[in-house]
Amino acid sequence: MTSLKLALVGAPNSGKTTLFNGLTGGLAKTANYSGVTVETRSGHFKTPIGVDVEVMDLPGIYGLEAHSVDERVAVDAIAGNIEGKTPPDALVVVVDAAHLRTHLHTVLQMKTLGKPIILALNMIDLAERDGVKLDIDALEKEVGVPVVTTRATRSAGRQSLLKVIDDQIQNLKSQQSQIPQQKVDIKQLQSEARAIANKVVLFEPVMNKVTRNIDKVVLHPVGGIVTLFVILFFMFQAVFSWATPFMDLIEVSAEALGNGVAAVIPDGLFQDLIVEGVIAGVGSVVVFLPQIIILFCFILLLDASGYMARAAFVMDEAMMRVGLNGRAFIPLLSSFACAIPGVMAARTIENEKDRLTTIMVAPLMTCSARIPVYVLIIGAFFSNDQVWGPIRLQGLVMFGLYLAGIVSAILVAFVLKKTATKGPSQPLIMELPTYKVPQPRDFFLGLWSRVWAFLKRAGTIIFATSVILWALVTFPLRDEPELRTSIAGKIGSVIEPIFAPIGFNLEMVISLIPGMAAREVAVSVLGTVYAIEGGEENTEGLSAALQNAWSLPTALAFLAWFVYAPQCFATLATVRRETNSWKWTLMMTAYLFGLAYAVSGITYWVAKGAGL
Ligand SMILES: Nc1nc2c(ncn2[C@@H]2O[C@H](COP(=O)(O)OP(=O)(O)OP(=O)(O)O)[C@@H](O)[C@H]2O)c(=O)[nH]1
Ligand SMILES: [Mg+2]
Repeated sequence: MTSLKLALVGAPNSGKTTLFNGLTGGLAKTANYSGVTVETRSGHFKTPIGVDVEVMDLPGIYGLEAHSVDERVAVDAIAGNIEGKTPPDALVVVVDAAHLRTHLHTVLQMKTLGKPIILALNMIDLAERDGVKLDIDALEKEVGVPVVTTRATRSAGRQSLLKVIDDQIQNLKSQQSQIPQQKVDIKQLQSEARAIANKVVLFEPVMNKVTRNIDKVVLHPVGGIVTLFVILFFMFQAVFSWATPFMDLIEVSAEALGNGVAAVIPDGLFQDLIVEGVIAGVGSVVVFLPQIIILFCFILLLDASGYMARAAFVMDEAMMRVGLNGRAFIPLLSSFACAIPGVMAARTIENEKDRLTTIMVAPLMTCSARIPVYVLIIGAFFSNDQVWGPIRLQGLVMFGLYLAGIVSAILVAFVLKKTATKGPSQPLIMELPTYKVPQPRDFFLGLWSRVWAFLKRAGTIIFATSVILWALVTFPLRDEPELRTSIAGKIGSVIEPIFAPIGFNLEMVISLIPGMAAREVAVSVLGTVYAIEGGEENTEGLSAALQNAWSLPTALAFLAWFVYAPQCFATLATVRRETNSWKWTLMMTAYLFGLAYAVSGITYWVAKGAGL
């Protein structure tokens, strides 16, 4: 059996990852903007005649000169400079068919590497829709490589590529057919590319009319910012308004489950463990699944449609003003899901100092692990009254918390750029993708992978900490289930004095420690602690327990803490790896803790002073 090693190369946003996922059944992230893939990824597939192909998905590159970290990854992978990995036998150069003219020089540059090449003109469906006409035969002849048209999002649209691999297998494998490696003269390549493009691009429309009309509004310096805010605002309103019925359903089910279990398992420690530890703990987090789903539906749709790239474009000007690189928008946007991919996505920023600035502020973006905490506290302490027209208070508070994170990030970035990461910034140079109708498969796979990640955390980290915490609160066994006399209470008492000045009570302090494993654990800890404290009478659930035990200033201080505190080890570890520096990691941890403490304290005392 023959085997072949291929690499997918080409400009950002040309559809490499989509092709990769389609061929291998993979689940890598795709989105309608540049710089999504920042690492290499391998997978396997078989061609119709049975060639076993190993294929690598690479970050997008325009040429062989690597400027940023992700580009270096791609160039090294092609050249075989990555240790323990053999270089690919051949390259599949993926080009957006509608933009062949712009990207032809990338193809010519790849050719200079001396490896066999297949040129895949992808998104042929969109090119045809827009009336682009290409002379494929002439292109094959001029460039001297086999050319196929593909539609990466459809199985039928990928067959042409499989067929050409089978047809060309001898050439792709054979070392002899390789063109001798040449020295690259970019200028000459560009004029060569222009000449070829003039021959093969028979017709290209100016710019899609729909795109142009939408962009008139969406890219307008003022209209664009307004559009962005309206979209975000609507998103947070929806998170609260649409989720309630589903939350109620999950809450009722969790309660029924608890009662059912209590009826089956005899009274005693084991029943307590299951009902108060596992069901109250894990259940209190899983309840927030509807919010997570709604939020990600929005983000995925905005990503896939091409709007997010516009948002980056609109924000560029504003970000430059505070010294953030325009390219920071996408990493910061990813951080709204989780800071870890966000910190990694900062690899697309060429300027090292700008990359560091972005990494330093990424944790201030509200990650999805904070959602359960925010929703719990907001739900318990704010009514869902209509403030103005259809706008409701809870969504407004949530919007405010997200905004607090963003504004803080801007301020911190501003200070950093004036001090630790001083230096000039570069403006964003980004190709705006055409608007696309989101692909249902991509959408549902993306949604599923987020939902699965959330549930997996609930089933592992949150489950484990709930059980451990239940034990720490329950033992040593005593008649009066008073928190202070338990092991957890004693540990909490040690650090309680540190948090007392900012209004935190013992229960809150206890929830912060395991919260370092994952932020939503704080919610499960509160669920467990109050379930145990409430004992038999505890029937109204966690939010009622909080309303009884906390004052409004306390609740606000807790929210403020979660906006800032560097609360998960995994993020800190990622920052250490990406910056390769303990100094930066420690600096980040210190400034985030400092801010968290200060802002919580100020919030608490101001709220108290205002008589809330
Ligand atoms: N209509 C259509 N859309 C496509 C096709 N191929 C890819 N797309 C869409 O184009 C967008 C970009 O695709 P990706 O696979 O993320 O592009 P990429 O080349 O991996 O981009 P980077 O990782 O940033 O280099 C996604 O929204 C895809 O759904 C295609 O053949 N037809
Ligand atoms: Mg990709």
